[in-house]
Amino acid sequence: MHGTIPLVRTARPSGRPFAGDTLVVASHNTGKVREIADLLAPFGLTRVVSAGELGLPEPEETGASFAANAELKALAAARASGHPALADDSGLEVVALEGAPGIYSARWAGPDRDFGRAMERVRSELGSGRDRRANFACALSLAWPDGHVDTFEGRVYGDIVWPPRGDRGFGYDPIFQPDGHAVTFAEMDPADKHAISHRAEAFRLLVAACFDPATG
Ligand SMILES: O=c1nc[nH]c2c1ncn2[C@H]1C[C@H](O)[C@@H](COP(=O)(O)OP(=O)(O)OP(=O)(O)O)O1
Ligand SMILES: [Mg+2]
Repeated sequence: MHGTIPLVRTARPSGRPFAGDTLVVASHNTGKVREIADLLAPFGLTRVVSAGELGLPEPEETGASFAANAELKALAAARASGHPALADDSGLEVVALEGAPGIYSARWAGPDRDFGRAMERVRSELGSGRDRRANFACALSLAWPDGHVDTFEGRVYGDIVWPPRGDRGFGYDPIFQPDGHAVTFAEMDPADKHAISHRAEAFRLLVAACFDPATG
């Protein structure tokens, strides 16, 4: 099982699995890269390298949807590196804020990625409103150097809580309490987050479509 990456292409389900030994995780967010590495770990991939480690530039996220941004990040990394690349575009959608911050979730944290400030902005825009419903969304795109790309989406639903609780996870995790749980994502064991998260759901769809069952 070690030695090659068990990837196949959805457009050619009978095509041969990818025989290279490197998958690029096209993200510059260390929290995300850690979670994606956890999700990939059971598959025995030989080499998983992040876009940051390869010194790849961070493309401008000009897309109007999570899927469009995931695709442009994955394609940029696949073309620049010559390896298949997996990108994640994700964010927090707050119902009472008409889905904001959504695709602007990273940008709400400013250039210094201050999520204390981003979480404060969610709280202040919600004000005293009673509707605390929210979800995280994640689009995962797997792109190939020739431009082929497949995209999968996941969501997890819950409530915004205040004050923030917990110091695990990353981003908006301290203010998101998933349905059916009394703790925030930032208070959970990473394995428990992976059992229900938006990222894990998108990853399950990716595995079902793009991992060769003979080797994966
Ligand atoms: O599980 C999560 N738990 C908490 N917060 C999360 C999560 N998933 C996404 N988020 C928030 C924070 C992140 O910064 C933003 C995604 O923005 P997004 O552009 O996709 O990622 P990014 O700029 O941080 O890294 P990169 O584009 O290099 O992958 O949404
Ligand atoms: Mg980004």
